[in-house]
Amino acid sequence: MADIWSEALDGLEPRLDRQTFDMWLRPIRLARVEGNLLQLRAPNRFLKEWFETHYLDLALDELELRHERKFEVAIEVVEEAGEATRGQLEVVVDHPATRSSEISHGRDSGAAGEQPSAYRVSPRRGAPPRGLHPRYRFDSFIKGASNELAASAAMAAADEPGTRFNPLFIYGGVGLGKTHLLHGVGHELHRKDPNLRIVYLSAEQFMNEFVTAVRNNEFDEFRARYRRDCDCLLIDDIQFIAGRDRTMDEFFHVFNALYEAGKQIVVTADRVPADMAGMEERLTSRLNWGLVADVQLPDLETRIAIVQTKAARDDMELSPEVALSIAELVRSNVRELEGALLRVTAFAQLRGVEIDPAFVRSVLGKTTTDKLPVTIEAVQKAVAAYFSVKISDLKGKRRHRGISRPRMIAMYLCRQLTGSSFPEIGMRFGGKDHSTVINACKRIEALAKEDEDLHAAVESLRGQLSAA
Ligand SMILES: Nc1ncnc2c1ncn2[C@@H]1O[C@H](COP(=O)(O)OP(=O)(O)OP(=O)(O)O)[C@@H](O)[C@H]1O
Repeated sequence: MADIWSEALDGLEPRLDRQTFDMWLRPIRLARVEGNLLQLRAPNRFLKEWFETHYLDLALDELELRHERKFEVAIEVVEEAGEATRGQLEVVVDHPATRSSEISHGRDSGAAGEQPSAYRVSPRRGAPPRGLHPRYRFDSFIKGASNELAASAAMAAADEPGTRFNPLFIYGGVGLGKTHLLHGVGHELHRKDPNLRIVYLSAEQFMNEFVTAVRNNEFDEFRARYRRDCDCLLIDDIQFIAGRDRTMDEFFHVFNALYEAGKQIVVTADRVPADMAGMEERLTSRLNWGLVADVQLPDLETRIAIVQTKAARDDMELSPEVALSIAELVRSNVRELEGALLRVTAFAQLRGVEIDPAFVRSVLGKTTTDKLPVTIEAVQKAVAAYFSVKISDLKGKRRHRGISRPRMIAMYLCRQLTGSSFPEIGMRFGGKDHSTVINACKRIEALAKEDEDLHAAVESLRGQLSAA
């Protein structure tokens, strides 16, 4: 039987403009047919969602027209590299209600067929910046050792935009305050100069807008919005565009235009530029031009201060012992900490009881999944013992292989197990540069594929440290 999907595509091709067809329909492939169910493959999640939102109806009509029966379609995401990412198939049935609910839950929160419209006009002078969370301001951000550099740099960038820290690149794990700081920059800039045109959006929204501009021939408007009518660009989760060539290319030009005009750029990500697989080198190098600052897991003191501040904001009274017990139990990130505080206070209200440390433990004890994190010291100790070298050698500069290998392994395991950043690891290994740590990690990853002994040593150490 001829490929039922290719036939449908042939029918659709003349009905759409070439660019649209090539971009959104051609990459969708048939995996198999089971009765009335077509199992299709999309090369990435975005394309899948875009296709479902904008062209699935058309495709189903075409299929029905050709075969005089209704079809259902299931689309799985198979990344370009060829590996299935999301595991399970997500079935989309031919039912308008199902599709419209998918639209509203998807990235595209605007009307069907449209992109989020809030951003699709250039910012106006004097108008408050769009999309900023009213609470994410500098004065509600608690500084501590874990975020000091990032917070200070964000404040400095808001103080003297486009000068010292441009671009400012803030990175770190989930729920550690990157977005909060990013919005803080926007609020502060607007407070100081309401005429500044501040654009905040996620990298995902940037891509969505860009593809809409491509699709609707609205390049001029798009370019004006980001290159001409923007005094400060705040972009969240830049790692999202890695591997998306055309969006990266467009972002590159936006970056250059703003940078050359001395406009402030602040970017957040979940990792350092060098770690973003698929990110173009010319972009990673530019993202490194200004300051790269990390946010880390907050220490106990900072967590206590965060709990107390959030409680005070919501007019709740918490004794220091209660704040301490919440902060001790929740170590993973600030979002969890906020959730824990909410849970404790909600339970207390429901039961009509006073909150004390025992109550906190009874509420959070069962729900918290935190394990004690592995520390850099623990990794260094374990690696030194395993290879019979001194910890001072791991931190030193000797290049003898009997020492440099264990050192690289230790750095690699620190990165894998402690959640520490490259600069932090470098610092704790005798003040080495973060690029040394990155190279060590890459080297160990590569060596572990070829060298069985090394692989076994790494895994044994990993097991030992994770079980501790
Ligand atoms: N130092 C801090 N002081 C006060 N609140 C904080 C701090 N760090 C994080 N938060 C709060 O924790 C929550 C999560 O922070 P945010 O959304 O900025 O995290 P993120 O690092 O951007 O995470 P993700 O990568 O998951 O988006 C927010 O409510 C934020 O206000």
